[in-house]
Amino acid sequence: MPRHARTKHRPSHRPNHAGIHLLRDPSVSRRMVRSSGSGPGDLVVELGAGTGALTGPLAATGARVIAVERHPRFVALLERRFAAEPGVRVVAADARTVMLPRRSFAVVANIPYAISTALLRRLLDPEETSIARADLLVEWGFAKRMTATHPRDLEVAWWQARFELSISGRVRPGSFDPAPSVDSAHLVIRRRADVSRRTARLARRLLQERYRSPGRPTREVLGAHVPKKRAHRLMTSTGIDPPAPAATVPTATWLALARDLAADHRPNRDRDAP
Ligand SMILES: C[S@@+](CC[C@H](N)C(=O)[O-])C[C@H]1O[C@@H](n2cnc3c(N)ncnc32)[C@H](O)[C@@H]1O
Repeated sequence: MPRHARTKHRPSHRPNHAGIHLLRDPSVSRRMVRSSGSGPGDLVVELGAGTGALTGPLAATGARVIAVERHPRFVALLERRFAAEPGVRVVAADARTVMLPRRSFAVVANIPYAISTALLRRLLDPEETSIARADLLVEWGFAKRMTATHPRDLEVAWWQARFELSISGRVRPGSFDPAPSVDSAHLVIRRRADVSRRTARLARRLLQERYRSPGRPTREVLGAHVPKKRAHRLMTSTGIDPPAPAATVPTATWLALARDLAADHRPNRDRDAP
């Protein structure tokens, strides 16, 4: 049984479904919504809306809210609760496959922990994703993995290259009903406005190489992309020891290198605007 499914108790009026931990502490909802900066004119997608603990405060900001929920009983409840709210649209769908907006949008959600990776992959992986920011409640351990200086996987490093991921606070099990067996985290995700498409592509190439050959000296990884002298200057300016294995260089430094390289190849600054 996955850890998130081990609950201390499961009230009988809730659907008997693992991963349902309804937010019962309004101060956590308020903090999430405030942090998201949502307001009139914004579009917010909530993934796994449950009974509307976040949907209500989100709608109160004047933002348009798309509340996605898979469980039919919760869908019916949400439709009743927000029938008189023109800014709320309840969508009965699986969060992993629901169509996402093309225009810029935010996500604010207490997501089902079992599908955290699938949802982040969906939101952050595509180069063309329109997501601008997200405020998510996730398992504490998951948040630590997402914000690690040296992520275990290439895909997390790729997300970090284009988005800032940080933990805004720890949320205790008692804030949920039923209480999960582990602490949760408020994970804050913000798109890096200063990472152009070219920089992102260069960062991906460097990161791919770093994860393919973690023990390879950094000078060789960089040397595959730029002449030796230039590689040496780049390493000096970012404080990298040239023979240091690629795996010892943090994602933020690979991003700094990609930025420098992108600037190198920029005949006209406007062409590389983010
Ligand atoms: C952790 S609960 C959070 C509920 C609510 N947002 C809250 O904070 O009280 C996760 C919610 O996601 C729903 N859910 C689970 N898997 C889903 C999926 N694949 N797609 C959409 N909703 C899902 C569950 O029914 C549940 O309502």
